Amino acid sequence: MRMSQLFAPTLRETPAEAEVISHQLLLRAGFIRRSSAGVYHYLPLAQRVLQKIMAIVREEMNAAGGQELLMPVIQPAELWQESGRWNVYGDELFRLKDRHQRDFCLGPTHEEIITDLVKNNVTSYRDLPLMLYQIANKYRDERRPRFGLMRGREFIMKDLYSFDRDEAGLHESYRKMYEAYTNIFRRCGLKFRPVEADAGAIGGTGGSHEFMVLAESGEAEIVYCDACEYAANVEKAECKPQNQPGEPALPMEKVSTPGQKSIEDVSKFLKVNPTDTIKTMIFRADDQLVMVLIRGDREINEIKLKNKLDCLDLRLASEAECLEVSPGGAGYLGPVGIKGIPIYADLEVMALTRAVVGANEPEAHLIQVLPNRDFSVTEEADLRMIHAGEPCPQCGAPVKKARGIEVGQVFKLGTKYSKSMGCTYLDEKGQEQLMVMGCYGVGVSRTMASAVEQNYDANGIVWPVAIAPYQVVVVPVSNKDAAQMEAAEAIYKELQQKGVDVLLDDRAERPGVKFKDADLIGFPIRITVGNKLASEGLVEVKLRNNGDQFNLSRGEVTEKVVSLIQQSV
Ligand SMILES: O=C(C[C@@H]1CCCCN1)Cn1cnc2cc(Cl)c(F)cc2c1=O
Ligand SMILES: [Mg+2]
Ligand SMILES: [Mg+2]
Repeated sequence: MRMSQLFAPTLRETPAEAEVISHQLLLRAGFIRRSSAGVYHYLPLAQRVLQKIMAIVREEMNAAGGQELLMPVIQPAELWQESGRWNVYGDELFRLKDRHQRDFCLGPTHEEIITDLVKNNVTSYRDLPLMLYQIANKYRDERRPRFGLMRGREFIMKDLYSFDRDEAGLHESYRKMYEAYTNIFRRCGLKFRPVEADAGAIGGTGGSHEFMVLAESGEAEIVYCDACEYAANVEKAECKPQNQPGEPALPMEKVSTPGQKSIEDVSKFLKVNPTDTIKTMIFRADDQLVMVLIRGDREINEIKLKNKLDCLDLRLASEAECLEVSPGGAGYLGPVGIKGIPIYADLEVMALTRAVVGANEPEAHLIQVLPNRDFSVTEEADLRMIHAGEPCPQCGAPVKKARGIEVGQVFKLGTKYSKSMGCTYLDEKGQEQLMVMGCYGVGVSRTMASAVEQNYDANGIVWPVAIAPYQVVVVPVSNKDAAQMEAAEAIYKELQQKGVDVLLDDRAERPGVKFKDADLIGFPIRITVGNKLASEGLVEVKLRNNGDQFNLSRGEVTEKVVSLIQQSV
């Protein structure tokens, strides 16, 4: 390909709307352009990267026994009604009506569609296990699409679905996919980590891992241990109670705490440690108000709470709803004397011996409160966020935190969909059995963006060789110099013949512009044909990732570049 022909509109300036580096650089380097909020054009350079990522994904899915198909984007509402999810998802589900006023959605995922297909076309145990996958667009109407390709409303996903005879079969499919995912992200040249994940609304027999590309801009927070293999999304990370030693009980007393509402204010005002206070919150879980207690120095983990309450919609109660439960309103909530709504306490709360809680009346708190003496709860559960430095749930060493971009997720679904949609097979004895499913997603367009988040510098993108849009760019310094242009053309053709992805920058631009664009777009290898050619018969080869430079004689260039590529792919 010749740069003078390439449609890659680069930008000098960083567009204001781009907040993360991958969004900025993919725009500036001419890889993507916004069509509407969260919806992008993938320009030729991006399309080349995507095709390389998809090729790696395809190889690994096929090697694991997957068969590629292509499913509809337009999905009939009936299937989502059959699975019971049509009313579970709200505005995030793109819904539309056809000309006959029939309801459809644009597929955000394909559990319903694939289960319907398999249920109608697979009947015997001989046909299992079955692994079917596609690589196609998904549609989710995010409230706030942002960060470019990282959180779009239309994005490319590889989704594979496994159908097995039983749990043992599912475990085997899951293991194969887990291994295939580690191959995919390693081959894409990414630093990543599989972490235990929350299975969320998708439910199933539980068991889910997310594959996180480690990056400060990642929306996900993970916790991991260097002493053992433990790693988890903080949503899921189990917390062991870290209790302070108790003190002899004292009688409960009410004290006036005018204007003191937050844990911090109350702790200072009463001169107590936040670890001796109880943070009391009221949530609305679907249409039920619940009271939740955690120690004052902790944060509530709403994913754990949502799973404990097994609700679909969870949000903090409004001030008005708090007043329904407690005359003190949100600022003076406490568990003492509360009747009529369930109270859930984190595992650390009931071990306190002289706790401070809101008095359920304005401007007052209760001190020296003894759980079980002064109040009781419906249930105790692990409801808090894990803290960096606290003991690893697996081995006790202090855990660390990092941020990550979720580029893949694997789930054990069990019979959640086969049951609700009646997807069965006949076993050896002719008995009807439910198929046992798993589902496995890779965010293909998000993987491209993550590669940039993890590989850039002040001059632009630094593509891993395996997924670079072109592996090599050949830059003749002066278009007016016939010898340089001739040598550049010849090297370009030789590399093409060797199967190298090579671009020739034949533009009548100043050398500085060519070098800046080469660094911005991020080609792994740059071959410069300049004055050294005539004076010393030499050509310069420069590596984008570490700046290494070689001066090679004209004759040895091709060989050297091919071997450089082979070493790093
Ligand atoms: O998609 C999954 C699970 C796996 C991920 C890997 C590939 C197969 N599906 C979870 N999920 C996420 N967001 C969704 C958004 C909408 Cl609007 C929806 F209707 C459904 C879903 C939904 O089910
Ligand atoms: Mg997830
Ligand atoms: Mg996910």
